[in-house]
Amino acid sequence: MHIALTAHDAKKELMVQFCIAYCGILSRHSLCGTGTTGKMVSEATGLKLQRFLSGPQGGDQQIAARISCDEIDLLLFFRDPLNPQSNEPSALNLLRLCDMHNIPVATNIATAEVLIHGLERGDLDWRDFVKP
Ligand SMILES: O=C(CO)COP(=O)(O)O
Repeated sequence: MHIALTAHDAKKELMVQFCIAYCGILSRHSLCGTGTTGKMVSEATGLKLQRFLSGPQGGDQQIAARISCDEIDLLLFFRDPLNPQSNEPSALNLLRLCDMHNIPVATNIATAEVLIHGLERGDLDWRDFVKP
């Protein structure tokens, strides 16, 4: 499965901790992420990850483009609800595209936990059958 990672500044450390905790599962999948989030995760975990541009410089759009082409199976997007950043058009567009393409998306760690366990159990295997 192809998993995209991105996080607002206040949630980046949480994303790192999540990826450390689930490094074993994540290592069996293809990972990509926005610039800063990706750098922090790869440095902390050693996970191989395709790093896009920093979110504000276009990294969000790079993930959005891959979602649009059904090249992402799961999005982990840890949002900071207290920061206006979370309502930026590029952030909302990511969520809109996930709904459009039926991509499972976690905007907080509680949902991410559920999805990562579901991924491990094979709950997302249907994605392989619906891809064009
Ligand atoms: O823009 C982001 C989330 O919307 C995150 O981008 P960075 O990981 O490059 O900080």
